[in-house]
Amino acid sequence: MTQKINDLRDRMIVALDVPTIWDAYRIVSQLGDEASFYKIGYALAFAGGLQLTQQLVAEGKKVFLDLKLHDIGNTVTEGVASLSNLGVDLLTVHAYPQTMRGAVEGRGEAALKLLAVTALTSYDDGDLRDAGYGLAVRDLVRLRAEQARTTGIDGIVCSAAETEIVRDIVGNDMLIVTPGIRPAGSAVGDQKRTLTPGEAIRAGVDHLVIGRPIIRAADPRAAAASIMDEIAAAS
Ligand SMILES: O=c1ccn([C@@H]2O[C@H](COP(=O)(O)O)[C@@H](O)[C@H]2O)c(=O)[nH]1
Repeated sequence: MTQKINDLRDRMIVALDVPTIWDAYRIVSQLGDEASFYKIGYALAFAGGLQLTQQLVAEGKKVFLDLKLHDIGNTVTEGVASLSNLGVDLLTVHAYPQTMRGAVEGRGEAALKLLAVTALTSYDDGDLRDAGYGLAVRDLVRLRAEQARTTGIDGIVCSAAETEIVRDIVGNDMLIVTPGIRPAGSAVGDQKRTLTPGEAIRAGVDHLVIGRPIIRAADPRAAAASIMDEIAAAS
């Protein structure tokens, strides 16, 4: 683990991948104090989720805005500058050098932490080949972590399976944030590079991003509590 995370609950970030803010409110209220950190991605951000961020922040929750920004540097700078007043804790951009530099410039002195997405956890080597890359996943993650380290980016998004590679490059001053987390026995879905919550914590991940295993569970609160138990036992 890197920077001290005071509240163990903050290690688990629940992905609110639901179509409406009413669905999101229902999950947040079901989870109650079992979850303290929420991620808002495409589904919700484009359906009123940016307003929801302010509500969550006002209620003392932490918010990760997973917009994975990627554009010419100037546009990224302006986009990040607009978002940096929302009071959210984390924001993603793709780990391209121009994009990362633009994001750091746009963030300026704001408290917002910027995360660079290296290689999506639903990708394997074949998917990268199909997308025109000549690198294996691990080599692309390594290259992008090296590039992120020198840009002023605060953390890396990768699979927990790459924690050792990334930690060797970025040291203890940058966050490692990992989607693709699956409790033993839960459906993998479209994720290809997965680890269990316990494995991820033992590997040295800072924050685990977990969506469907919680939000699609018959009892989301019980699912989150069980994952938190696994995180606590491995910490
Ligand atoms: O490489 C990445 C980057 C982001 N994500 C996001 O994390 C969650 C994972 O949800 P699950 O339901 O637990 O699979 C989702 O919002 C993705 O957009 C990722 O999976 N991989």
